[in-house]
Formats: sequence, C-alpha cells, structure tokens
Amino acid sequence: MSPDQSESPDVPEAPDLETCYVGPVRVRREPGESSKTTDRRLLEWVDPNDADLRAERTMRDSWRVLRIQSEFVAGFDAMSEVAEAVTVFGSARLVPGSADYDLAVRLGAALGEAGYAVITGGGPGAMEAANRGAWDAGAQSIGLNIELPFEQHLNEWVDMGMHFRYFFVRKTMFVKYAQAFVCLPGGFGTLDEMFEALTLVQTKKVVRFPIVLIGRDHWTGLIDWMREVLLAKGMISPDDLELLHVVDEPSEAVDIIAAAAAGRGGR
Ligand SMILES: C/C(=C\CNc1ncnc2c1ncn2[C@@H]1O[C@H](COP(=O)(O)O)[C@@H](O)[C@H]1O)CO
Repeated sequence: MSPDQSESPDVPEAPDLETCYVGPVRVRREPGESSKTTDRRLLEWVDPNDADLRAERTMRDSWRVLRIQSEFVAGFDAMSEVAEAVTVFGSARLVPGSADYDLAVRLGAALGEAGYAVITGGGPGAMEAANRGAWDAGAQSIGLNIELPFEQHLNEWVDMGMHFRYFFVRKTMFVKYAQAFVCLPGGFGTLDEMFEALTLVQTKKVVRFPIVLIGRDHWTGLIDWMREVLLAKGMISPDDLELLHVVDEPSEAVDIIAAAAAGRGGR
C-alpha cells in the first residue's frame, strides 16, 4: 500500500439527519424540515374559497383512497393468521423498572400463558412491556405501529409488526382481531383507544366483549366521574358502566376475558 492510499480520503461528513417513516418508506430529512404525517395531510384544512387548492385536494383525495385501500389489504393479509388475541393499550411513556411497566410485562405474560396472542401499538412503554411479557411466554406478540412526525421503531419484543399510515386503519385492526381489550394506565392516547372501544361496545358495533382497565389507582377517579357526572346527568345508563371491568391483577383480567369467551361459546 502506498503512503497516499493509507491517508484517509477527504470524505464530507454525513449530515445530521432525522429519520422517520412515511408509510413503509424510511426517509431522512434535515432537522426541522416539515414532516407532515399522512394523517395530517389527509385532515389538512383547505381554504374553500381557493378553487385551485380545492381542485388539487379533490385529485389528491381520490388517489388517497387507493392508498387507504392498500393499507387495509396489507393489514387484513398480515392479521389473517392471528388466532385468539387480546389488544393491550397503555402509556407510551412507561419506563422499564417502574411498577406500571412491570404490571404490563406480567399482563402480557398472563395473556400469553392463557393462549392469547397479544396485540399492541408496537411502540415503547406499556406496548413494549406487554409485547415483552407475551414474547417471554412464547405467545404471538404483535405490534401495530403508526406513522408519527418523529422516528418510530417497533419495539424489539414484537414478532409480527406493521407500520400504518392511517390511524383509523390501524384502529380497525386493533378491534377486528381481538376478543377483548385491556387498558393499562395511560394518557390521552390510551383514553382515546379506551373510549373508542367503549362506544363500539355501547352502540353494539362489536358484540359485547370485555374492556378491562387494569390498575385501580389509575382508573377509579375516571369511573367515579362517569358515575357522578355522566350517569347523574342521564348521559349514560347504568348498564353502560358495567361495560368496564376495573381490576388490579393480570390474572383477574384473564379470568374476565376467559369467562366472556366461554359465555359466547368459545373455549
Ligand atoms: C410519545 C412516545 C412514543 C410515541 N410512540 C407511539 N408508538 C405507537 N403507538 C403509540 C405511540 N404513542 C401513543 N401510541 C398509542 O396510544 C397509546 C398510548 O398513548 P398515551 O398517550 O401514551 O397513553 C398506545 O396504546 C398506542 O396505541 C414516547 O416517547
């Protein structure tokens, strides 16, 4: 090797780029460069007085339908082999070593040991922990991730994972392939998922299946408010409150789910 060859060539340093997913496509961008998610583009407001923008939107939305359709097809194909499953929701912000993270691991394991596949949002926190428990129990561990404006990873405890562009497509998969929901302690995302499940059951859009809230400390205040405000004002009926089961232990959640399955003639 000549002295010239041993010298390091004058290669420009790789720029510090941000990574994110646009549907299945991984893109790297300059920090701060606009990264509108697909959902945001779909829901973007367009000035109705601007005829050109309206025409452009109509064209884009028509094509968008094909993309939505393809996401449903990919989801249905991927999920078609899933056996009995339970969808688990919960805070993306739980950290390993915390009591709630540990609860989520134990929940995933208890569901897995009872023969259920575990479906989560595939992200960090409670999702990672529940997938981890299911994985440890040798159960199918599924993560349905979503495109967000910052980099998203499937957690490492997922053995079948997907990235969705559209929230509503992903939510369909959470419901369609599960026979129960369990909500761990969580924030707005978890509450959104819990209330969506609840209204689907309340309006009989899905046959009554259990929604279990695990962690009494976290959920009791909300249930009290539902009773003291919503029920008292006649905005829900007494039966509606019974659609939610509040427990502390993963084994209680599994018992409720198994009893509901037996009541439907399953298991
Ligand atoms: C904010 C953080 C990570 C975001 N990543 C997520 N990946 C996948 N799914 C998510 C993510 N964040 C929220 N979700 C969904 O909402 C529920 C949790 O929301 P909460 O507001 O944290 O309660 C969860 O069940 C997911 O389906 C951490 O840096």
